[in-house]
Amino acid sequence: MSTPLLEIKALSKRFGGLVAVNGLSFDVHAGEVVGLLGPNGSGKTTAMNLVSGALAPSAGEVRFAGRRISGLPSHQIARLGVARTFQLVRVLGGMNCRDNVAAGLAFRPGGLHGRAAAQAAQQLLERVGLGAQAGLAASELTYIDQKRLELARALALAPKLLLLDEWLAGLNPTELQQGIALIAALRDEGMTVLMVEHVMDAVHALCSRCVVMNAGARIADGATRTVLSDPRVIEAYLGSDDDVEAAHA
Ligand SMILES: Nc1ncnc2c1ncn2[C@@H]1O[C@H](COP(=O)(O)OP(=O)(O)OP(=O)(O)O)[C@@H](O)[C@H]1O
Repeated sequence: MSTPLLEIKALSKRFGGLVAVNGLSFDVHAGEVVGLLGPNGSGKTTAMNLVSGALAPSAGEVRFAGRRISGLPSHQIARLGVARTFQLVRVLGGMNCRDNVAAGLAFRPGGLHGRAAAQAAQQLLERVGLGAQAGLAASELTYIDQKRLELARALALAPKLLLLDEWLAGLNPTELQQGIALIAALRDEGMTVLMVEHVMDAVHALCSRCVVMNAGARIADGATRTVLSDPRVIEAYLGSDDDVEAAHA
């Protein structure tokens, strides 16, 4: 098999006495959409931060396209082709949507500026369903539209790997279906995605494979249906207060 696009090898992160990620290993191949699951506090966001470079590991390494990226600053990792969205949406509230996306386009390899950036920004906004709102300030957008904008900003980097941290959380049922369709379209175009997600309908619809964490460690890695019926996974979810129904979905 070809070299995985993303390799996570024996990755650990300590915060003082707390081991948030504990010897985590898994791979993501190009074109896969992989779910990173686990109960609250199991280390998923910390793992995403270790991949995107927001945090440096205490031990282990992350490799991207065959190259070690752990320890590099996040902007350099982004330029290599790793883009992300955040659990709490981060957009430039005072700027309009077009400029928000254009700011991302300036940072892609061979950055776009001026008219080319404005045109590309408009296309990306249309892609995520925000074409008509291009001139609106980001702060005036609804919650789902801010999420769409954040996705457009991530796509502006022309990533090879997209990291989505609970991108589908907090949406109503109609918005959720729209959000799933949008990610499915990216997948069908060949985008590689690693997504932290608690919404099990989305995990079933989008992820061919899931990695499940508990207390910082990997407890399962395999086909989504198999993993979600694994007794260790169900027990991990039942052991926390949340997601009991989700684990059974
Ligand atoms: N910067 C930090 N400093 C200290 N402890 C942290 C820090 N970030 C995370 N932690 C701790 O690390 C553990 C894992 O947190 P993390 O946010 O990665 O879990 P998670 O699986 O993403 O949870 P959730 O599903 O609730 O977002 C938790 O105990 C958390 O309190």
